[in-house]
Amino acid sequence: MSHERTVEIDAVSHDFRMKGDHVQALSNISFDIEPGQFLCLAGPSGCGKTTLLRLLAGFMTPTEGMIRVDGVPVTKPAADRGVVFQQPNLFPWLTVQENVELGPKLRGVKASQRKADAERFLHMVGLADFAARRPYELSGGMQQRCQIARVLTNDPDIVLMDEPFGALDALTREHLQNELLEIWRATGKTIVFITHSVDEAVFLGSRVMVMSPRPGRIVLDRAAVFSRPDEPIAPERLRALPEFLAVADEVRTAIHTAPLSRAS
Ligand SMILES: Nc1ncnc2c1ncn2[C@@H]1O[C@H](COP(=O)(O)OP(=O)(O)OP(=O)(O)O)[C@@H](O)[C@H]1O
Repeated sequence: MSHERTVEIDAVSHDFRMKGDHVQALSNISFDIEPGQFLCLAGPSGCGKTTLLRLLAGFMTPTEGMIRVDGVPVTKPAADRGVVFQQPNLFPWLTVQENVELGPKLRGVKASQRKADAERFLHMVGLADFAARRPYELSGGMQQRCQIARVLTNDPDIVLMDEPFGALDALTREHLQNELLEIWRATGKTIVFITHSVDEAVFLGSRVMVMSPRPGRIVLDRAAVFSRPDEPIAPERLRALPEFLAVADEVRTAIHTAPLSRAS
């Protein structure tokens, strides 16, 4: 079961410095993420979404400001934060089951326990019958499901997802969106999800944020009341609701009218 971890993003700015050049990717971002929130982050290409996710993961530290999880500064990756990348990056020589068990195995979890955990999450993502297959025998959507199972088997409190469905066809993408909502409802994990799709952000998020063009700042931050765990609505119905379309329109407008910074 997840611990209740609050994430604080406190006055975070981030610059990339290269030989004689410098790119300001994020500018003075502050917000908190409550435990169990499904936060979708949208914004134009290059606005710093991935940079923010990498900072949350602890792959790098901000140039200014600080990120804390339950008051503890994030300075490196840790097991309480799992990352799902756009490309599944599974180990091709391992079976699906072995890929999913790898994290717990490296952490010294007992074989019987990690087998049971892997089976539970493979079942949750609909891959129970494919445990003995190798990644190349799976479709792109199945590989992405496997990556999600692998991350969940590590039992992170916070799941960071960088456009995980961006490379998938529309039908597979919708299937996985529905599955991810089910998983979120079943596990109560905190999810931070990057997407270019307004529909996806509003459909999945319990909160939707829009970032401005570089350097990224938050230009919209609103609750999206649709993915409520207590009252699931059929996806087709939800997407046709006038309220859904109005929020999608608000998000789209924020993306298209976000001011360009003079500093960029
Ligand atoms: N390692 C790096 N070195 C130098 N500049 C970088 C690096 N990573 C990102 N940047 C720059 O920082 C800015 C933000 O990049 P980032 O990948 O965070 O944007 P993004 O919003 O995720 O974009 P996209 O939606 O296209 O994936 C961009 O201008 C990018 O060129």
